[in-house]
Amino acid sequence: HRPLEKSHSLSLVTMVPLLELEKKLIDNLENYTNALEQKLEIIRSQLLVIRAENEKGRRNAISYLSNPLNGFSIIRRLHQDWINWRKYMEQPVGIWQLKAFYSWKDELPTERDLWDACEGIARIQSTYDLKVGDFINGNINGKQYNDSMSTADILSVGAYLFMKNRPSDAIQWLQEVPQRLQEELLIQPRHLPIKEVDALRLLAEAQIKDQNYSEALPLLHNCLKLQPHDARVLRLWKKTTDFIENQPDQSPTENKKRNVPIANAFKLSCNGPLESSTRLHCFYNFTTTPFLRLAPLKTEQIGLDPYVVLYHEVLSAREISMLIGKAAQNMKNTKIHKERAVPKKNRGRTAKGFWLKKESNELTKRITRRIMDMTGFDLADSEGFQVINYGIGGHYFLHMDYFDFASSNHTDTRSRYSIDLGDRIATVLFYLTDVEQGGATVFGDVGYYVSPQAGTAIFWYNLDTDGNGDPRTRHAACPVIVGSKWVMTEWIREKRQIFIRPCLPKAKGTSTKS
Ligand SMILES: O=C(O)CCC(=O)C(=O)O
Ligand SMILES: [Fe+2]
Repeated sequence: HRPLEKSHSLSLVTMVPLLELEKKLIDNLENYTNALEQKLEIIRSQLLVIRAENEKGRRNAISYLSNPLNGFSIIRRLHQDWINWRKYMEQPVGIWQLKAFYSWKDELPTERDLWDACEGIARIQSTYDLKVGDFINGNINGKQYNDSMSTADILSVGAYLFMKNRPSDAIQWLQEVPQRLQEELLIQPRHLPIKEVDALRLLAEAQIKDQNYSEALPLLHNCLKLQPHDARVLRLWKKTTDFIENQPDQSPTENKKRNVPIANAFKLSCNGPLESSTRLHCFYNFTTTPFLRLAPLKTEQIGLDPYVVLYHEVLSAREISMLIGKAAQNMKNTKIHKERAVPKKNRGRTAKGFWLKKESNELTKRITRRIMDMTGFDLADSEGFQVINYGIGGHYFLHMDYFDFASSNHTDTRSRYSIDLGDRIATVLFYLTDVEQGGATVFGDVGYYVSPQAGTAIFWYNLDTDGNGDPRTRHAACPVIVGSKWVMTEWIREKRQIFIRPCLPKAKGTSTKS
């Protein structure tokens, strides 16, 4: 049911040091320019002197050389000085800066980190149906930001999608590139050139892969204008014209999109709440525990069946900043590049988690008591808190929180101990931050949609009253668009609740559990 807990994309908080690293690199590059400048300065000033002497000699060579001071000097100059000049020219510039650069290379994000980020960007764009043209110009979901993507950024996302065999997605990004390259070239020369011909060819290849042969042709034509004898382009040209000749009436409107139902469900539910029932209301909960008579909980019903409620203002700003502070500290310490032995699958969650023991300190103990007030459950055997910070486009795909010990014959790797504690009867999910855009928790099958709001907590039962997993609790964390989403989960185990929430056969049910 559940993707691995650990995913390896970078959470926003682990990305903070990248900005510091970048500053070091920029300073280093600046030092490099200083070293270059110093060398230039030395050469330029010397040039004046040696050229003056040479010109003096060439004005009247014989007269110049007839003076032994000069005749001797030119022999010495060409024997000694010029060898020294050659040596000086050979001396590399910025050796120190180069060494420094190497020393930092392990701190740089890896290819894998970049791919995860590409995937995150692509996920935001596709989940929320954003126009690539708007998105790259900082117009995100109708809001204009003062930031944009560079041509290299855009190309990188396009190239990634192409590599992942998603040509029609790739095209949306890649087709932004050629025009921009031309415009940029007019403004300033590039240090790390993206070759226009490469961008055009990649776009053409994506069009071919997507079977838009007639779109590919003019692109290849332009490639050949830039690089007439490029063998790869010529091959693509041949392939494309062959296809067009053999299938003259290929219709461009032909539906090539594969339908991925579950992905569509995810997309649909992330795009805003459905009409919700008017029977839902807000109230003060005075009753779950005696303590609530003194401090009732502000409760908002999200849905009755399955039962999901939101408790407002259950964490203070101070508590939140302590939780985030503690988790952030620990997440930053987990070096980005360690833990690289990642299974290929399980990209279902793109966030970093940090486990906090319930007994860690006064704060966690207090929160534990509060959860008991919120749920009425005994938390003694329940799991620790997991504090999660989502990364770029961070999400958690549709899943159930329960393991389904009751109805499935579990043969996976879960420990005996975990099974003894019982399944995850309920989930409490605290929102530690607001999220500017995206990041909702959605129950796709029943249309519940909850936007994160710092200090609130959502609570639901994963198991129905006969102890079986309730598949309607299938939920997801929608991709974060803008913002740093922090949440903290508490999964409550079933065994201890035996007298608190005894198993009841369903009303008309066919429960087999006694
Ligand atoms: O972050 C969210 O909104 C949901 C997280 C979740 O479903 C989980 O951690 O199991
Ligand atoms: Fe979940």
